[in-house]
Amino acid sequence: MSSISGGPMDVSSSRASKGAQKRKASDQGDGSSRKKQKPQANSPSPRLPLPTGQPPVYSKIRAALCDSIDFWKAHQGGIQSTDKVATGMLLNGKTTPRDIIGAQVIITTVGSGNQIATDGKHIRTDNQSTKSKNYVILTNAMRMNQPVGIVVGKQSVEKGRYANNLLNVELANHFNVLDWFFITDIWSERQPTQRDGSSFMHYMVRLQSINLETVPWWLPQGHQREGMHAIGEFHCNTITCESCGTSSKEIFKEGWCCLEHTCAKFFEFSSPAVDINAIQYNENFLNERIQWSSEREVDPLAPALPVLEANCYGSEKAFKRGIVCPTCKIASRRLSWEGWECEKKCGFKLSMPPRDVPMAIINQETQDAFKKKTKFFRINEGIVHTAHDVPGYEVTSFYLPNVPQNLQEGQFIGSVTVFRPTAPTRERKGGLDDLFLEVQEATRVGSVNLRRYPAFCKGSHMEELTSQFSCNMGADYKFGVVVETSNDFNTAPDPVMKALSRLTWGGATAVQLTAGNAAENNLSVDSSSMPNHFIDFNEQLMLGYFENSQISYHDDGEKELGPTVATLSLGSPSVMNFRAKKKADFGDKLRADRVLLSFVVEHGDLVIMHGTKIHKYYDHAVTAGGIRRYALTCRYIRPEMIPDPVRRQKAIANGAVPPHWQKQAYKGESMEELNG
Ligand SMILES: O=C(O)CCC(=O)C(=O)O
Repeated sequence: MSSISGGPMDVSSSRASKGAQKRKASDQGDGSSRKKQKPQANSPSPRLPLPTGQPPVYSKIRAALCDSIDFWKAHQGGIQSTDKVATGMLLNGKTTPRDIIGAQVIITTVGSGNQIATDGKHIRTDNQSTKSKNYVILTNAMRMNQPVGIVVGKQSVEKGRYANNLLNVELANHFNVLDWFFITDIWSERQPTQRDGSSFMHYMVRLQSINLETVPWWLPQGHQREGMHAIGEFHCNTITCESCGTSSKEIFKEGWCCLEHTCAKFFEFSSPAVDINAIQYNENFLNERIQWSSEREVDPLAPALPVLEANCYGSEKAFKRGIVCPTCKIASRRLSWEGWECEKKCGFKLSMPPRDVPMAIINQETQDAFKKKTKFFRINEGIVHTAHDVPGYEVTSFYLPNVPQNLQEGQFIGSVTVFRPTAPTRERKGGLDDLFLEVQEATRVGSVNLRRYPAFCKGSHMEELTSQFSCNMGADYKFGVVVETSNDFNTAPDPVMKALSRLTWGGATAVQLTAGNAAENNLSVDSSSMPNHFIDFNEQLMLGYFENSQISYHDDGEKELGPTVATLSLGSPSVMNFRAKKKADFGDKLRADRVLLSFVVEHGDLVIMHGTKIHKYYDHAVTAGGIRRYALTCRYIRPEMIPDPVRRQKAIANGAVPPHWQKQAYKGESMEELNG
């Protein structure tokens, strides 16, 4: 599926953001900057009547609708297409003077090709091209008799012509599915004169309902059959142009004109008095009904509820999508690891906790990941790397260079150390394979409450969710996404504490090894960024990834964070990338926005980032490569940086490691062997 922007009647494609946001909803992952958008009030207009029925699917939130239906998944833009054939269209925002949404017919512009004028308004500055994407995918849909699902968006703006006003009914929700339509005509028109007196050719499209029998839900109450016609009741004439020889339908009340835009007589009416700013479509064109001729059945507008077949684990990508609540028809995203819940809170629940994925599947995925990636590491020449000798692990550290303007503070500002366990380290009793099974169980039974949270614009119709599910434990960690802290370390389940213990060992070992190696090899490091002592962690964020999930580029640069951030990866392999931020200004050497360090993260790997300035000048991202992955990341939240004394005290209490866990601390594989 692909989506394109600038669709017909679509002004809602600018995306919203949180200024302070670090992590973004990464399903879309386009990296575009997003402006904060105020939630729009859904103030009901007392002038509009209620509709006869209810939409078959609706949502307050655009992303929820895109996530829950198949024919329209355009988080941005207006038209959805598959293989260059339109499958769905959003009618939203401003309309042109001849746009119509009737009981069975929609007329709108093909859209796209407008420019943004100096006053921010969308204007046309040239004739529309047949190469325009919208024209191509809509023409293909017409040729192939493709059903096109229509969604109408509600604008709360009172003035002007908006798509929802064409419906002439009160819409209770922001995004509303109308029905299946098909395209009967695409033609060129001269657009009504613009503010500067110019007028250009653009394409218009007419769609007709496939189902002509049922009363459309969007008709105003009391007008049950207005605009509903049968096949053969009306007929629109076609006339051949004497000048160019092409045939055009007689579509205007003001008489026939040639609709072939290359013709010398294009859009010339027999009477010179016709004002193209005031012309209207005629009755025959509006009321003619055509039989939809296609062999195939139309799909239901609301897809069937998912079923967890015996050969599935429940974290394949099909299980991450939204559902349509069978009771109230609201699009409901998968917010919880455990399953779905009606977003209108009608009480409908579909519980489907993912099943445990056996190690054999993870091992196969890891082998496949290496087949695809010929090189294990991709490293820019500016990065120094070194191997360390640690029993039970292969360990590599990468030193990230300082920015040119700060070199006097040290040549390197941070290190990324990867601990890769050997097979015996992973497979021994109580090793990493067992820990993976324990984490799966804890998330399956809900002792770790993984959920997806709004990544930006919470509560607005532009709200997007994080791609992954998360749960915070220990001290509160506030980043762009507000993840509720579910457990302090006293009540956190065992696998969380076991991971904390391993990450503490990994963090301390990485700091010691990188400091020692830098001293031995005379690498000059910025000690204000990467001190040579380790501070114990007091927080753990668990992320759960389904298939096709990722965390897009972000940093861990919150001011209250300590210098070390350590992640334990369990399950499917993934790829971790680092890139320099624009402000790092490395010139050509470490080109901004280009990946400069990339490596596969395998099941059981520990990745330790050490150095606060890593997050000032670099971003990192992780893309999961299989059906189930967990990333357990520990940080130190500096309580002295929390201004509110109550929150500060809570962070200290929640992040304290209970004494019985301190005793069980992991001390590396040689100690494990010693302890039996
Ligand atoms: O999934 C991962 O390994 C990355 C986690 C991460 O980048 C983070 O929590 O900041």
